[in-house]
Amino acid sequence: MGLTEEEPVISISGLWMNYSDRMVLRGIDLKVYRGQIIGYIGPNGAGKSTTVKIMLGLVEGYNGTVEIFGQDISSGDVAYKRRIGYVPEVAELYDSLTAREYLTFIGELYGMERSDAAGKAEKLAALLGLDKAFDNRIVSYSKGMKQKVLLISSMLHDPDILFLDEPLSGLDANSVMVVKEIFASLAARGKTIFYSSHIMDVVEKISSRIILLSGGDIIADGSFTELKEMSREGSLEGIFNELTGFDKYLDIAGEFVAVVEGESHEG
Ligand SMILES: Nc1ncnc2c1ncn2[C@@H]1O[C@H](COP(=O)(O)OP(=O)(O)OP(=O)(O)O)[C@@H](O)[C@H]1O
Repeated sequence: MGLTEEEPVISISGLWMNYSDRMVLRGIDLKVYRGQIIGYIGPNGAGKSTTVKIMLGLVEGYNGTVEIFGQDISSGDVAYKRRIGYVPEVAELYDSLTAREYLTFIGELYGMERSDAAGKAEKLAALLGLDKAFDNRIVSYSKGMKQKVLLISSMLHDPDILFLDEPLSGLDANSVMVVKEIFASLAARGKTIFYSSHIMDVVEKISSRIILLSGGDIIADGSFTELKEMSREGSLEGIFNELTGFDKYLDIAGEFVAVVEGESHEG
């Protein structure tokens, strides 16, 4: 195995993907290295989740090459999955299980000893403030508490790459600070974080590299400072709007409000 520092942990070349007649990805090329925190952004429907699902081996039928840890994922060898963690945006957690039961189960799926998984899960849960609820059924949890369970489940087995979809959207400001620091610390230890988010000020602050997907291709790739140099805009939100060619927000908002008011007058 023995990857050197320079070898990418993720290497994508010429990635094309279509769903029936709709072409979603149009020849993506991307190399991601150890220690990078990638903010993967783009308009709704741009193909971000599709790219991540391809890397997870959940979507087939693509053209091009996807290598994780130097291994082509289409080879049939799924051993690489033991070294990755995944947090989907919306997950069906087993509501009837307690967090202890669920996390122990996930740890065992990753090949951990039952007692190791349970012990580690309990410590991580306590650090994220879930200690009192740890033996309650997940059905009683708030959105943020469920998101914390998912975050723990993705990291229990100490993966080398973490894929996350909107990982911070349900968390309160204190928890966001903790999780941002966890990501930075993991990256400093050589782990790779690859996450999608629409919350631009979070992406701006925590990503070491921002990748903007639009029209099926990568249209910007660099640090926030580098992206600022490509644009007249000072914020990532402004850069995003400019690079994706979106300048209609005032018109759309104006028309929307006019329709709302018109309908309320009629009603
Ligand atoms: N299983 C599927 N079958 C058919 N079309 C799909 C499927 N999954 C995704 N698509 C389509 O592919 C396009 C890209 O979807 P994808 O979920 O990858 O976008 P996204 O960038 O993650 O969007 P969002 O920001 O809204 O989460 C969309 O037009 C979507 O409707």
